[in-house]
Amino acid sequence: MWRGLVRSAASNLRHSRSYSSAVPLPSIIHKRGIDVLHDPWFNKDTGFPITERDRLGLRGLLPPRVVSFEQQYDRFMESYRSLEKNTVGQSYGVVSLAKWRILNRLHDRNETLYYRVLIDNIKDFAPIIYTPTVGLVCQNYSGLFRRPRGMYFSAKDKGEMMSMIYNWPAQQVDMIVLTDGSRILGLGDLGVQGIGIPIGKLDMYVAAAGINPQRILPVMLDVGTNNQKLLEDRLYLGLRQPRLEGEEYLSVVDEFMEAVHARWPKAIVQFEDFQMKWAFETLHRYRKKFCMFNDDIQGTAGVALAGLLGTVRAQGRPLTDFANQKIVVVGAGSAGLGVLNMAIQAVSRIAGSGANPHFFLLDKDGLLTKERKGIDPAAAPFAKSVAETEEMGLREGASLVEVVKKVKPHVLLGLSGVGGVFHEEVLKAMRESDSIKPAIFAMSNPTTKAECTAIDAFKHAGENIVFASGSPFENVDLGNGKVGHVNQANNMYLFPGIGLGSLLSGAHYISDGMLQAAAECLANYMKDEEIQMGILYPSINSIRDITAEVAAAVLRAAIGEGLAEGHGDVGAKELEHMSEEEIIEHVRRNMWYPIYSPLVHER
Ligand SMILES: NC(=O)C1=CN([C@@H]2O[C@H](COP(=O)(O)OP(=O)(O)OC[C@H]3O[C@@H](n4cnc5c(N)ncnc54)[C@H](O)[C@@H]3O)[C@@H](O)[C@H]2O)C=CC1
Ligand SMILES: CC(=O)C(=O)O
Ligand SMILES: [Mg+2]
Repeated sequence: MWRGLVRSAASNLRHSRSYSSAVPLPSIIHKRGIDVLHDPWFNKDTGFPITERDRLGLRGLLPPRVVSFEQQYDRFMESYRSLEKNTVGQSYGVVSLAKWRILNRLHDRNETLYYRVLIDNIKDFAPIIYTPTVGLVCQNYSGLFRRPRGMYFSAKDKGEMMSMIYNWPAQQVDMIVLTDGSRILGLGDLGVQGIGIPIGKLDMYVAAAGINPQRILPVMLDVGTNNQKLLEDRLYLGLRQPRLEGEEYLSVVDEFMEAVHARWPKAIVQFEDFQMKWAFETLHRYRKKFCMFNDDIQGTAGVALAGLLGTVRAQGRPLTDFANQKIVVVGAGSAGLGVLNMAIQAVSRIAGSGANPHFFLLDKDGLLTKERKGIDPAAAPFAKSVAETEEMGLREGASLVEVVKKVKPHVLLGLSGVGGVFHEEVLKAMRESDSIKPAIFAMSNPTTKAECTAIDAFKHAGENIVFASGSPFENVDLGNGKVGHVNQANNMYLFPGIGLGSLLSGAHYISDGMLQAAAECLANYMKDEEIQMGILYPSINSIRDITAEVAAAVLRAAIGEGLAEGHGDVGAKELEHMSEEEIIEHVRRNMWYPIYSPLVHER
């Protein structure tokens, strides 16, 4: 499908100037010849017009016919569709890796065409460049490796990072996604192979938020791995040493953050897929000092909260009823605790600080209570008291089935990283839920780690449920023309807007108010008719639109809190004077869109 958008090519150029014909014309890029063809930021393959071929020294380096962008696009999609046809019947792993390879080859060669096909086919391609396939790519990274992408800072680079950061070729970087590879989706410690996650997240930034791909930077902080299999793998490309711990670890992250801040003080740094202890520690350490956020804690929380508020609406209840919802959260890690923290804040806003939310938290050892030995301080506020558990006929460490049977929750939400933990008995117990539309959120990624499948959820818990999963599942055919709608509850609905809104605000840190505004914007995006049909989140096809709205909400919140300092040519004063419509228009204007820009000045 070709969706041509009429836009001025010049609007994509940052420094276009006009020259009189008497002056020798400089090129817009400084490269020439084969170097242009080998630079995916500028390469147009057979799409270079004759003038550019002449003036960039490309004559003879390409077949003579000039092919239009539309034709190149169609040619790529044809080869993608034939790959689909030719791999019918083969395993999921083989097919999805083959699809990832063909997209990755285009990414390596011609970024403009790559991002255009990604944006136009986001529903088909997000599962390849993002979850679930990105998980498989990380697991097989050392074998799949052909070319590096992004930057790699290792424990061996201590003392060198300030100079290394200048090795990155772009003058300006706006968005950085950083991982240490210690908790890649629900797949555990994948060491340096986790770089696939920042790459996939930043692809979503370009597709959803229109961040210019020349201004993104995926980063791997390789501090070793505790994955024995990888340490013994002869193809493993990371440091062969156990992970740094304690102060040694923090000093590496500190050095990286200082180096980034020195070169690009306004860049936003998104922390992604850090194991829980470092996720919380680094968030606490840096959040007021740098413009950064932790996506797994803060992005996920906003998406989950929007979904939880949606389930209240789906029951036909007013939002104030959120304070009375019984919510069982399975997984007391960075994501689960992030969700509970944000949900508690929402309850106090709705029902006042004295409210007593009905939240139950389980980890690998069952229901968390105050009796738990060695409880993590981050989980402690959510542990149930002895009186509360006894009142429900429960006890410390009670199993998930027991908890669901006794509590009869309105919502069962999984962020455990354990596939199938919502098994048949658990799902059947949800039939006794006190809600007329019980909600089941199987949010763990990738698909193999989802707490249950969509089919099982509708089959065992009943057709009236509302279902969401972290990785995509097909809608479920319930027979008699009825469809069980599958939502994708994934932080992809928020992180691009949080990043873009924060960037345009120029705020020196990301406040709770900015994050809350993002979550509320997502929650309010859906119409009542959709919510009634169990549709809690927008279609991924509208991800650019929802991202623009979220970014505008974040920007408005920053302005409201007096945090906005402006970005580029637009200063704090101009932002303050913008109306709501002007803010959203400002956001949309700043979203990059892939078209071939002229690489030489017109005569
Ligand atoms: N859908 C989304 O947008 C997001 C999904 N996730 C997914 O959430 C999962 C967890 O991520 P994190 O919280 O960062 O991991 P984590 O490792 O910090 O926490 C996992 C938690 O699950 C608990 N757990 C393990 N086995 C369990 C069992 N059998 N029953 C109950 N609890 C069990 C652990 O005790 C721990 O508290 C991952 O699969 C990740 O992909 C994370 C962020 C966003
Ligand atoms: C979606 C995501 O951030 C995760 O699964 O970790
Ligand atoms: Mg993540």
